[in-house]
Amino acid sequence: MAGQKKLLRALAGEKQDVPPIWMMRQAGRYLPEYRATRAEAGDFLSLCYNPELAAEVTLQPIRRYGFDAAILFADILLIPQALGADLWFVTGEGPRLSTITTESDFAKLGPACDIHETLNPIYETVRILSRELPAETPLIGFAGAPWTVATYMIAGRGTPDQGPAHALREENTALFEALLARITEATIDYLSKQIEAGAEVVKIFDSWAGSLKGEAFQKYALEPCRQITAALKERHPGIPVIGFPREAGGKYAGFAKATGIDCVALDNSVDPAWAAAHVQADGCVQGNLASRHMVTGGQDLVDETRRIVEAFKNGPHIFNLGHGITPDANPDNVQLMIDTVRGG
Ligand SMILES: Cc1c2[nH]c(c1CCC(=O)O)Cc1[nH]c(c(CCC(=O)O)c1C)Cc1[nH]c(c(CCC(=O)O)c1C)Cc1[nH]c(c(C)c1CCC(=O)O)C2
Repeated sequence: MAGQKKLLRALAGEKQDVPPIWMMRQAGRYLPEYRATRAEAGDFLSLCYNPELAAEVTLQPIRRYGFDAAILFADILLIPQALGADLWFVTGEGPRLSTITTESDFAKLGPACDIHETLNPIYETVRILSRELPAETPLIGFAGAPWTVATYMIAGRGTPDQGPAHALREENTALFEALLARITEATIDYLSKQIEAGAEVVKIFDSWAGSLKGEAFQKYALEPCRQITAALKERHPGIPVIGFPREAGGKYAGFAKATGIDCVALDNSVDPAWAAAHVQADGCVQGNLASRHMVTGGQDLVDETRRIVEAFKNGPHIFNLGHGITPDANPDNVQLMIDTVRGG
C-alpha cells in the first residue's frame, strides 16, 4: 500500500538504510526563487491564497534538492482567518490577529462548516500539486494543533510564554475550551479536504505544546491530537499522521500510542539516543537536527547529521530539522545536509 515512496514506507514502520529527508519550512525566504515568487504575489497571505504561485513555491525546494516529500505551502493561521478572525503580517515582526478574550469576541467567529469558502484556494493548490509533483514525492498537508492556533487567536500575536492563552485557560476555562473545540472541529474538516484533494500524509504542528504542563498537556495537547487523528482515520482509513508536540520533553514518550499518530516529530532539545529508546520504540520518528546548522554549516553540520542518522538507524526514521529553517540559512548547507544523509 505504501508503494515505493520512501516517506510512506517510513511512516508504515519500515527501517531504511538511507532515511527519507525533507525539511520544515523548506519553501521559504532562504531561497532566492521563493523571494522572487513572493514578490510576484505581493505579500505572504496573497501567496498562500494564490494556488498557482503557492504550488510553484512548494515545488521549488523539490526541484532544487530532490527532497523525499513536499509540504503544502500555506500557514497554520489561515484557520483563524477562515473562522472570521482578522489576520495580517507585520514585516519583520510576524503575525497579528484580532484577539479573543471574551464571550462576545468568540460569538463573532463563524461555525467550523463555513471555513471552506476562505480555504478553497488551498485545496486547489493541493490538486495542482497532486498533478505536478514527481511520482516518487508525496505531498504532506498540515494544520496547526488547536492549542498552538488558540495561543495566537487569544493573544493576537506570537508570545514568548503563551501567557495570555494560559491566563484565559485558568480564568475562563469554559470559553477557552469552547475555542479549542471550535478549532478542533475546523481542523478535522480542513485536513479532511486536503486529503480529498490529494494530500497523502498530514502533519499537526503543536509548536507551543511545551508550555502545557502535567494534566494541561494531556487535556489540551494530547487529547485534541487524538481526536483529530481518530476522526481523520475514520474518514480516510490508512492516512498517515505526523504529530509535532514541540518541546514536549519526556512527554514525547508514549505520545504516538496515546494519540494514534504514525510518527512523532522531535525538536532539537531531545537527545537522539534517548528518543531512539523511548519514542522510536513505538514507531517512526522525524526531525531533531538544530536549524542553526543550516546557517553555520561546516564539520559541525556533518557530524550532527551523522550522529542523528546513526542514533535512529535501527528503526523507522525521517530525517528533518527540529524546527523550521530560518531566512538567514545558506542554501549550500541544505545540500551538504542532504549529501551527508544520502552519501554517508
Ligand atoms: C507557528 C507557525 C506559523 N506557521 C507555521 C507554524 C508552525 C510551525 C512552526 O513552529 O514554525 C507553519 C508553517 N508556516 C509555513 C509553512 C509552509 C510549509 C513549509 O515549507 O514548511 C508551515 C508548515 C509558511 C510560512 N509562514 C510564514 C512564512 C514567512 C512568510 C514570509 O514569506 O515573509 C512562511 C514561509 C510566516 C509565519 N507564520 C507563522 C509565524 C509565527 C510566521 C512569522 C515568522 C516568520 O516570519 O518566519 C505561524
